[in-house]
Amino acid sequence: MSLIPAEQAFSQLQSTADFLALTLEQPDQLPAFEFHLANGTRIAVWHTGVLLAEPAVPGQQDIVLSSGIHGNETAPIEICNGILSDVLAQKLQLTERVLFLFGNPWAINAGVREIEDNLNRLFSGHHSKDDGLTSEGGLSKERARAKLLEESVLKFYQQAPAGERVRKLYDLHTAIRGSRFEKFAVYPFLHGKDWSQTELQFLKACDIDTFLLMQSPASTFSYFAAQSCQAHGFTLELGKVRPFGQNDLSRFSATDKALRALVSGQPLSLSAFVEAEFNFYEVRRAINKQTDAFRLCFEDAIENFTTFPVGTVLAQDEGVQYKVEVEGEAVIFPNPKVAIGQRAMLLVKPVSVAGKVS
Ligand SMILES: O=C(O)CCC(=O)N[C@@H](CCC(=O)O)C(=O)O
Ligand SMILES: [Zn+2]
Repeated sequence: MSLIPAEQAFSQLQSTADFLALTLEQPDQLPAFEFHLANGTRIAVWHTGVLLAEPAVPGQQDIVLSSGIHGNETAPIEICNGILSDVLAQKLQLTERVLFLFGNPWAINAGVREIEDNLNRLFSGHHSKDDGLTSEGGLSKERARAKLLEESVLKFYQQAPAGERVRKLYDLHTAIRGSRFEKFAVYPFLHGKDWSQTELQFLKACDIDTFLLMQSPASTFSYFAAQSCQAHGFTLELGKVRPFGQNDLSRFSATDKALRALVSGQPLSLSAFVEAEFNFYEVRRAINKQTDAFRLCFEDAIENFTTFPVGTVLAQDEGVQYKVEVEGEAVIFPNPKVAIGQRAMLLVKPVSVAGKVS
């Protein structure tokens, strides 16, 4: 696809205020360009799906809002594009610097989770590990995209004004299957540091009160943000995968409202932190698919966070059965279609965070 001139991209964005449409029309590449809105906000398009919005006098937070890392997870894409469109149309006045990312334009266009590789397994340098290079020695589409997204996020944080800053990255997803808790967040492994009370309170204002507390490093975008950028990074799971136009966005209105308040300096009514108002789960086991024989032993209708009696066979692979080991162990993200070697299911159990939140 040929590169459109910057002037054409600029005038289209100005007239439509729709960066998602521009990104999806030009999924391979967009010329970089920038301009100022009449309210002083600087808009800088860095790449297709990568746009910086910066108020004339930025507050102390640098916030990344990312969606579409998996192309068929559309509700988050609609939410983020709605926020960005209102920024571009000057209906929402930013007080904070925000980097908007539409993760995988090709997969969004195709309505699929991924094209060649799972983009959310390629961060923290995994994009450039040699086993995924093409026969010409280059990077696949998603590997190149993961590298570009990492570079963009690092540049965004590095270009922040001097002084004390708070870095955040919310990577919005939807789950493949239904969940007992419609909205939940994955809190990446913090290497023993306390979980952030302010973040838990903010996410509660987003109507998210269920957290998976990860216990080991990962190749996800949110772990990259937390570990390599010292940001408050989260994967937010908002409902179940549905095609564009079939999402009931009213179910995510609290999330939309809280994100808008965050980027525009509106007061957020954060309630006091009370552990009993949350569900915290710790990952006990990550089951990786070893062979093509990997099978789940329960139905597709089984929701995330479902528990089974101890001893129940949950999945089998060549020569191995995975059974429930302890009472209360619940399944999350079971997916037999992942590539060999990748995570096919998490087994989690409820935990208390007493003494580990500050
Ligand atoms: O429903 C599913 O099976 C997957 C939904 C999804 O894409 N989840 C993210 C979680 C990322 C994390 O662990 O932080 C993923 O699998 O990439
Ligand atoms: Zn996803």
